[in-house]
Amino acid sequence: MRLESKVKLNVRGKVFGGEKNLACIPMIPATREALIEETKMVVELKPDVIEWRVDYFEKAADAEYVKESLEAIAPYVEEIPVIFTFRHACEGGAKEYPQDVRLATIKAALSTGHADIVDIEACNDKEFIEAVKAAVKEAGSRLILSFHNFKETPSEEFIYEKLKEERDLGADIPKLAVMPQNFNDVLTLMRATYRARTEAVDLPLITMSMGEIGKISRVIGDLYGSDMSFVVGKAASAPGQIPVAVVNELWKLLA
Ligand SMILES: O=C1C[C@@](O)(C(=O)O)C[C@@H](O)[C@@H]1O
Repeated sequence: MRLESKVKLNVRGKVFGGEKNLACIPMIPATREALIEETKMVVELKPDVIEWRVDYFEKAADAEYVKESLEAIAPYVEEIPVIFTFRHACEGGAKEYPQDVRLATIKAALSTGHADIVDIEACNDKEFIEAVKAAVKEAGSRLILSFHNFKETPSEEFIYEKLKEERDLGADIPKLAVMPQNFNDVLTLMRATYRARTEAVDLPLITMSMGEIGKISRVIGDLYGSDMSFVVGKAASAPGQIPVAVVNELWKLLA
């Protein structure tokens, strides 16, 4: 039996922190045409959630164009919740953009009503976080605050404290992705997640250990308190993601 969160979050009928682990397919298209094609393909794979990583989009800095592009895929996405992520370059984003450009694009996406969840990094300046929070609130959407380390796995204490910090900064869903150098690092991530879930953070959580070594966390992480796994539809957005069909089979085996 998986560890449910005290607070559950229902987004378009998908429950974060509930009795089922969720599968999210990220999309990293460069153009609007590719975005529409990828959306149609990904929807066929029946993910619980879709993430659009707009930092891979050639026109990510053109807020109006991004807004129209999100509107263009809405009819295909139907009721699947969309996470809108404009990842900062210092935490794995595809390209560097000024903060005011990122903010304008995020606000434009929220104004469509189709960015159900926005994911930003907890390391952003307070002003940026507050501006995104206000726009998220106004749109009736939800906020993920995230942390990434593509080099190593910090200590259990650091991970535990980071998840609490994200909650304190106002996240609806605290999130953290780190790179293991050995299998003990994967245990560290899962132990910290378990502690956060059982001792401190009542919200839905998303954590993962990346890369080849960390793959197992994307399969069994939910037993320790992570509420969603990123799985591959068309193309992986981070190392170690497993194809959606494989993960679904493994989850069936473990159920
Ligand atoms: O932050 C995350 C998690 C992730 O980096 C992963 O490791 O699956 C994939 C990203 O697309 C997403 O925004």
